[in-house]
Amino acid sequence: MSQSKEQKVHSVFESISTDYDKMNSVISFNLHKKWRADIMERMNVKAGSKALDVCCGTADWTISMAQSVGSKGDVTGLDFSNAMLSSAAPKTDKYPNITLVQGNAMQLPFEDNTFDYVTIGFGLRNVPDYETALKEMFRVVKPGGIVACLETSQSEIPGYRQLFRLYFNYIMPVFGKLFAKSYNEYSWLQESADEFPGREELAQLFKSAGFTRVDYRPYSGGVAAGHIAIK
Ligand SMILES: C[S@@+](CC[C@H](N)C(=O)[O-])C[C@H]1O[C@@H](n2cnc3c(N)ncnc32)[C@H](O)[C@@H]1O
Repeated sequence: MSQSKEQKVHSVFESISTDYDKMNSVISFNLHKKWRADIMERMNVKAGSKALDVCCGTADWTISMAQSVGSKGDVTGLDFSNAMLSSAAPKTDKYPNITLVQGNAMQLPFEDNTFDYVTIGFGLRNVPDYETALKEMFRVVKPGGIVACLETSQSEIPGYRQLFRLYFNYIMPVFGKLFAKSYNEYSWLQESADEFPGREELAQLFKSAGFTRVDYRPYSGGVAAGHIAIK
């Protein structure tokens, strides 16, 4: 029997967790840090807020949020991979305002209207149904609260898109093999990025999930995008 997308994604992240941070820097040339810094500036996070980081992985965005909400706020990092959460734990230890939770983005274990901010970084393209995950984030964020999403996107610059595809399809999995000894796992990143909608299409999905205001910005020629949506 073939694996479901959810099972496949789960086994990918269970197997690459210990190499994830190193590989993230290699394959994105560390650009993911700049993209996160930009979206954080746009979010203008208020101290004392309550935040959720969905698909938190090794918790880099969770930690940035914890620094911004400060000791009077709190941040929950949620991921379905125990191995990714185990890699996150030593990094989040010194932040008493972070709680790590194992759970599924498709069915968030929280009450409606709980959080001021919900973030999802390079997680949405991994879930079996983007709209269900967006609706779940809409449900748990408070009215007036912000959902912020960083994700790979489709560049609209002619030639650049093809170049990026070439990199993603052929070079990145080889980096995966060289640095993390896992060609198949890193080809999954290429497959999921290929299928993921462009930034306008993603903004429409946010609107179908219930958000009224959606603002987005392309990063690095549109290979990634940062969406900010208000409930
Ligand atoms: C590419 S990593 C991103 C991690 C982190 N947010 C970052 O920006 O580095 C994707 C993460 O999403 C998690 N994930 C994928 N599908 C999920 C789901 N349905 N529910 C919860 N976590 C999921 C994976 O376990 C993995 O840790």
